[in-house]
Amino acid sequence: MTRIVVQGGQRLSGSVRASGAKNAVLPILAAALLPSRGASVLEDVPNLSDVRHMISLLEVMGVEAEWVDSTRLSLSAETVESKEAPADLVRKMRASFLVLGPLLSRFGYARVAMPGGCSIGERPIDLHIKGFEALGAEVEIGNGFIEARVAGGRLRGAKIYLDFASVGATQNIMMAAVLADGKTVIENAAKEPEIVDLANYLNKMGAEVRGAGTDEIRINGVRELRGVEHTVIPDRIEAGTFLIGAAITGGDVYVEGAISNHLTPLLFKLKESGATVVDDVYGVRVTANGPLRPLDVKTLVYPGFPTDLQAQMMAMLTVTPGTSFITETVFENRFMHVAELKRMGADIRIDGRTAMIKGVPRLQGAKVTSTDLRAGACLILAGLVAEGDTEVYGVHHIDRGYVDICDKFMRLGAELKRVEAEPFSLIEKKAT
Ligand SMILES: CC(=O)N[C@H]1[C@@H](OP(=O)(O)OP(=O)(O)OC[C@H]2O[C@@H](n3ccc(=O)[nH]c3=O)[C@H](O)[C@@H]2O)O[C@H](CO)[C@@H](O)[C@@H]1O
Ligand SMILES: C=C(OP(=O)(O)O)C(=O)O
Repeated sequence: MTRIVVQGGQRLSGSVRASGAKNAVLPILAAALLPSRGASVLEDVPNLSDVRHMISLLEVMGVEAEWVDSTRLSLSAETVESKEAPADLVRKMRASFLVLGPLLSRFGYARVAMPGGCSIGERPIDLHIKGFEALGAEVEIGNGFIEARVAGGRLRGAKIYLDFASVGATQNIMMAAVLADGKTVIENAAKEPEIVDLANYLNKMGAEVRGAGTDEIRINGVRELRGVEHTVIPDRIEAGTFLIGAAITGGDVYVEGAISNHLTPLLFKLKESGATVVDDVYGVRVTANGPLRPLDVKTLVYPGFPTDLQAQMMAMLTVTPGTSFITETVFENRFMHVAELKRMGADIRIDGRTAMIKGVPRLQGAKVTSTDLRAGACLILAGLVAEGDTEVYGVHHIDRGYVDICDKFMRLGAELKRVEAEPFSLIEKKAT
């Protein structure tokens, strides 16, 4: 099986560049389904498995997608005819459900496979549906699909209140509303930087979206959109992973491209733990030496501490002297990495949504499995400070969200390598 082998006892030092953000580019790719004149060119597109899956889904639906170079992608939606997103592609990744808003806006009808839950939680879609219904769609769920149709073909602007500031629901509703008839207001909207990036992209295309980044987003429906150039924001979660890497290894890491404003809660927590944080307009640097101090961390919607950095932060706290606490409030099942960290000697006890972490002097290398993307990053970080080698399995999860993760860590002085699974034919041959 493919694995990443991490040699323990490493100190990270040097500079690494943040790639474009997975969680920003996926909704922007979905927005490429909106009808527009001319092609869009996206810059800083991370070549991740999730991005490749999303591109395949768009292509099946008729989008012409072409890599201009390793990080620039051209997309033309003039030829989109399909109103249906097939199950095999939608089930590969949660974000593919974001095609529903643009399709509904474009055709007044869409049929998209239900995305289902995943290892971090149930991940319901009721808020997306409520939003579409408020915009005038009739929604039916059956046979594993969600089918939405609009009488008269064009959505109507409406006032929508989200019971929870859901990132996905805010994005899906925004994309549905940009071509609706009249004004839409989304109250209690999500405020994540990825929402602002989507709004910026839509506005360049000719949409009128105001207030993104606040909890009230106002959208004035327009009649047409055009293809544009857009650079995706840097990945705050990838950047945060390397910065935590600096702190956990007593290292010195500069993440080029990291935007400190997007990382405020993490940077405050790193400072609170005793690390030094310096930022400039080009990036963020974290240095640490000596033992860190324990922390109390609670994941929240932006600008709270991101759930997508919870596992990585836990890796750090397993070797931080004293007792730390992490409370996960966003996803009900996002502690799957705890069992794996325990295999490495971590002392963690879970009580409901809170983990109590007693720092141990050192972890021991072990064979561990990532159960989701950020759990994988957490286990690599833990491996860096363990005694001996750590083998991290479940690498396909990590490939969803980290570009060249081994190369980037190696550039910072880590010793780790990716070992590819032997092809099945070779295993069979050896056995005979
Ligand atoms: C708030 C938050 O941190 N959201 C993260 C979440 O976005 P994602 O869009 O996947 O998740 P949401 O923000 O929608 O979900 C947040 C919470 O709302 C609930 N919910 C959501 C939709 C719905 O219709 N009904 C409902 O009850 C979810 O169960 C969850 O408890 O994962 C993305 C990928 O990791 C991250 O980029 C986002 O930052
Ligand atoms: C959970 C994540 O992504 P997704 O919503 O695509 O599962 C993540 O980015 O950490």
